[in-house]
Amino acid sequence: MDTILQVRELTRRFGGLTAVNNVSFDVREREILSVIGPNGAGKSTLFKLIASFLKPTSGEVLYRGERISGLAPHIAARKGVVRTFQETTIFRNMTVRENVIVAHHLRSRASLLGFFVGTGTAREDERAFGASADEILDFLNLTELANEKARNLPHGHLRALGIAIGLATDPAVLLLDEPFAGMNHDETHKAVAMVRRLRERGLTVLLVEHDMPAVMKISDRIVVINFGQKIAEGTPVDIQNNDRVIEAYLGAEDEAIGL
Ligand SMILES: Nc1ncnc2c1ncn2[C@@H]1O[C@H](COP(=O)(O)OP(=O)(O)OP(=O)(O)O)[C@@H](O)[C@H]1O
Repeated sequence: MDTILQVRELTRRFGGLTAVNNVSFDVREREILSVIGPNGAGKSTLFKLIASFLKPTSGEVLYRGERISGLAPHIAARKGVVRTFQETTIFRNMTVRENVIVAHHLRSRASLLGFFVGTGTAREDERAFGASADEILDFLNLTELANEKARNLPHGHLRALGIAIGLATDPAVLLLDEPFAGMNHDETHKAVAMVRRLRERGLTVLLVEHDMPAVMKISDRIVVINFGQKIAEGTPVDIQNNDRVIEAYLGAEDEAIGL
């Protein structure tokens, strides 16, 4: 399998604190790779660096061999590396379908203003985006909710809408920040199946996640971060048997490694 992302000696400092410290790993095309680690280990910071939401203090991220670190996040997204939007970027007074249509404008010719005032190009785009939005909603089993206002959605469906919005930008690599957080067993089960289908769709998926059983079930490989440093990398079985990982998780009662 080809390498799609290369994380090279990434470091990010906040004042005196080194949140991510010289982290390197490769991500292969169509891989599901999870980043785990105790609270405050630097996972979110690492994700923000990969998706260009933060600039590294040093090091770089290459996407298909091209440096993307330091680019504006929407430029990295246009190239194909997309971090799922936080719930706060969902327009709560719009319907599910409208939210997904608006998200298409990230890669569109017409401006978002055109969408609202209804210019010719925008109308043409809107038709194409509507068809694409319907396909995405169907893919995520959200069709029934297409005309529901986002503000009425329960937590699990809001997360799925976040993923739909991410898919609307046609990514090659999708970064999911805690996709199973706050989900019950049944919702997690469905979300795990959905992430697998993302891969079947041709995507490469990176996750930051605390739900260890779900991580162990879904990941091809896992990267473990502790105090900003990579302490292990490997298959779920490798990781569960890794002494450094077990040690890092000792005492973190809420985050059993799933042994
Ligand atoms: N913008 C910032 N300014 C200053 N310090 C920050 C900033 N962002 C993160 N940090 C610090 O960097 C460290 C790593 O934080 P980060 O959120 O990346 O960890 P995490 O592994 O994602 O944690 P959690 O699992 O609790 O979400 C923490 O000590 C945090 O306080």
